Amino acid sequence: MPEKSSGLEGVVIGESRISSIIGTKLTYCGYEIDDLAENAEFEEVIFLLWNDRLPNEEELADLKSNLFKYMSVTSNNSEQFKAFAENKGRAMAALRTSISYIGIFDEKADDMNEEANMNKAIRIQAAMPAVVADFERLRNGLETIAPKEEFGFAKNFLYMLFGEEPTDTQVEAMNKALILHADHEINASTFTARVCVATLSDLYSGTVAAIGALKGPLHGGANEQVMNMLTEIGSVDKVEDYVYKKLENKEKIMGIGHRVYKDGDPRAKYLEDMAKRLTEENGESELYDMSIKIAEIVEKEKGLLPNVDFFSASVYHSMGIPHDLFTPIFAVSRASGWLAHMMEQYRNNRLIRPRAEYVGHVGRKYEPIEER
Ligand SMILES: CC(=O)SCCNC(=O)CCNC(=O)[C@H](O)C(C)(C)COP(=O)(O)OP(=O)(O)OC[C@H]1O[C@@H](n2cnc3c(N)ncnc32)[C@H](O)[C@@H]1OP(=O)(O)O
Ligand SMILES: O=C([O-])CC(=O)C(=O)O
Repeated sequence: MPEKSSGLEGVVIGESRISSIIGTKLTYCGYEIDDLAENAEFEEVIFLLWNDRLPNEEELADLKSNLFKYMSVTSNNSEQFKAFAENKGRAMAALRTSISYIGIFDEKADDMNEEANMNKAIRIQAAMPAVVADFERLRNGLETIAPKEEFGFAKNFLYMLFGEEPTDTQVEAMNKALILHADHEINASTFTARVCVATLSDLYSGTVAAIGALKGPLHGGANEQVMNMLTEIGSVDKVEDYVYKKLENKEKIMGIGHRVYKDGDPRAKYLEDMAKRLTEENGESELYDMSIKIAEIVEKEKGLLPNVDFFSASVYHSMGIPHDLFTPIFAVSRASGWLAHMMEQYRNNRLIRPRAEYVGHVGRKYEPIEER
């Protein structure tokens, strides 16, 4: 029996050309995350992850136009989407079900060639922000908003969500957040997606499986939990009491710690800067101050540092985004990475099927029911 590793820690499951983590340096296809976050548009990053190179002008225009085309999903006219939205508190479940639902109507869902998969990837990537925005509007009894061709991905997402043109600062913040969350090597949801399509299942199934994995509070679901924690604490003077109690009870502080980064998550500093700026602009800098204090105590007591989810909570909150949409927004971005990984998996596929060490009963004999 091969060696076992709790939680598959440190296990290398195969080769990938998509993203790399070395120490605290994160790169997408060889480009440092800082370079991309400072300079790129999210659509360029999507193209990069899917094609292993940045697009030229024509390719970018083409991708944008295709994304726009499929962003206009018809949630307004769908009784199914309305029913998903009526179940008000279950945004990630609605997203998961909506992507599955959209997949039913793609006649080419099971076509497996490279071109068919690229087309499906565009459809799925485009549907994600539309479904999240439509869910928010429909659950509030509002009409859904069609995207505009002249807007980019980040701007359209905010426009479809709020029904009004977002400010440049909001678009910049959303674009950066989308880039920073786009891919992260073999994180739990990406691994889930790869396991799913390694059976030669389709991209919709892989995306649905990945959404399910991202939803958990130890992964993408942590950003919503961070906001719940900040709301529960309420003010800077209550931080110490709250955090020490949690640590004494061996409870986790959400948004802190990471399986791979032990010296800090390189994405966190961007989100921290954004959180500082946006909470100040919003007159809610106490959220930022509370976050800093929480992070200081956990670092001092446990040597653990904030991950990508920690400051993204205050960033999204400051942008007026409802708290249960924080994890769906993560999914909108991470879909680009999931799709890149699933297409990479198809290119060099082998079924993913590890082993477990059996520690159960042995040698039992069937007992007739009346003797049990
Ligand atoms: C996008 C993302 O997915 S980023 C991660 C988002 N998740 C969170 O923020 C949830 C909070 N953090 C955690 O639960 C963890 O740090 C994880 C799951 C992210 C990674 O941790 P792992 O490598 O699996 O470490 P594990 O959970 O085994 O913890 C190791 C030790 O650190 C402690 N620890 C880890 N994270 C935390 C935390 N956030 N707060 C308090 N203690 C923590 C554990 O209690 C454990 O302590 P012990 O050895 O005394 O029992
Ligand atoms: O890599 C991980 O384990 C979790 C993470 O930070 C991410 O998915 O962005």
